[in-house]
Amino acid sequence: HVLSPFTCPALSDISATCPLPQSQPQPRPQEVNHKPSSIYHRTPGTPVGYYGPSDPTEPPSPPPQPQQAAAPEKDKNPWTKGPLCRRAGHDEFCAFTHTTFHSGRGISLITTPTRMLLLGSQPPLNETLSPPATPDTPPPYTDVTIPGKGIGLVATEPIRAGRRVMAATPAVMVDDKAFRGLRRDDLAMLLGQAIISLPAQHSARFLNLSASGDDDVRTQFDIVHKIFTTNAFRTPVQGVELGENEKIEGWEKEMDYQSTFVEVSRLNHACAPNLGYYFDSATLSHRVYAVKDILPGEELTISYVDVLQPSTTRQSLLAKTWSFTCTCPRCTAEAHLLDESDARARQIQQLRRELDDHSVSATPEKAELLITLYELEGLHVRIYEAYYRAAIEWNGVGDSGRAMRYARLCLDKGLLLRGPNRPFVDSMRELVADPTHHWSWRFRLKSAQEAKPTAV
Ligand SMILES: C[S@@+](CC[C@H](N)C(=O)[O-])C[C@H]1O[C@@H](n2cnc3c(N)ncnc32)[C@H](O)[C@@H]1O
Repeated sequence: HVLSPFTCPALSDISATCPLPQSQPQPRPQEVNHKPSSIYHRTPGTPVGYYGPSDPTEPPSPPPQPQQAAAPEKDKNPWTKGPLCRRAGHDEFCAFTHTTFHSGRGISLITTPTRMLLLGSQPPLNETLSPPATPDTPPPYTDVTIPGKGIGLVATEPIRAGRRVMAATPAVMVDDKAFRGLRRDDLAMLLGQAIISLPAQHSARFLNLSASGDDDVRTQFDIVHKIFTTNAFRTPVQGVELGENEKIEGWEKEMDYQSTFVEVSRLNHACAPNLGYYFDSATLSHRVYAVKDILPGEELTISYVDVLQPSTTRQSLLAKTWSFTCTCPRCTAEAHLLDESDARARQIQQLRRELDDHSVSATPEKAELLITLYELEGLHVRIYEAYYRAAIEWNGVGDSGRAMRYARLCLDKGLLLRGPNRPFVDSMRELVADPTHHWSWRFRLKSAQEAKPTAV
């Protein structure tokens, strides 16, 4: 599978075709204008590499053509690569775009040519017209402007805990090595190319996302960079297994990417969210599920930070990275209630340490207490971790009935938050199948050396 040497002529020099505008005053995050701004709005039919009319006297663009997934010719490589690549140390990173991916939705990758060749040759990226993940039509939510939060998503119908709310593929995936290694300007340039090379509808939706903070924003590339960093998720990708004697420089079994998705990026933050998510490497889709029952009119939320940290730590991380002060109930309760919430979070951390250290004595009651604390904090998004420990502890004292009950609960919630390919999922399935052959069977009654734990 060889990448064609196709280059897009209009992108032969991005800085020549797209002269950088002078410093643009940027709205503060709360005031972000969610209409596509004219300098970023690329109307269909405009040559790739051109950001759209910046001169108001220019004649209007031709009317938009209906969007259609171009039928890929057999054996034609669907990937295009701009001529622009940038170095970070020994590595060279380029922007690649697959415009027909997911029936014309398109996807861009910023990575090394070697990784591109290998990733692009494995599913789902080698499937030119891969079927879209079964869409929920219409989706059970709508986007609305929420005072002080910009745009957010609100339920339009009851959503039961466990229901999948979204499954979407990224607009752009950036190799973590590029994200951390490239100079900011170089990354911004590659991002600009990655985004304008997407099908027009997808790139317009990306450019319509919010950009937090207004520091260091001078050019349109800075804005693309800011949008990307405000909305990116860590998305580990499993690479194809290489043969025993095969070695390819830069190829790892699991490779970290940072990715932005146009739908998921509209979800605002809460410290006890009603949605959980995980990234499914096999389909490259971000899967979002309800973790509690949600009523029509309720805002849909995810957590941007570790919900077990103290409220002050959560607040400072949210302010530093996303430029807002959280007003969720776990952050704005009266002082004595806030203290209680922080004390519960501290006790959760302490109990987890005790339960995971199999050299000290822990009891099923401590695991039950852990469940109660997660419930009191409304942390349904992480409660599978407590169910896991309760299953292990009850099995550890030889109570297979209770152990199986908690293993079932752990699978029910954990599959929504971590997906099926996790060691703890296998472990809980083994326990349910036969508790007496699970590593944890009566382990609390034996010596510490005999037990072989699985982490969750
Ligand atoms: C990933 S975006 C979420 C969607 C965004 N509200 C929009 O209008 O597109 C992250 C940005 O949304 C805003 N945001 C998210 N959660 C918030 C919250 N709980 N309170 C206030 N602003 C929030 C912040 O401006 C943050 O930088």
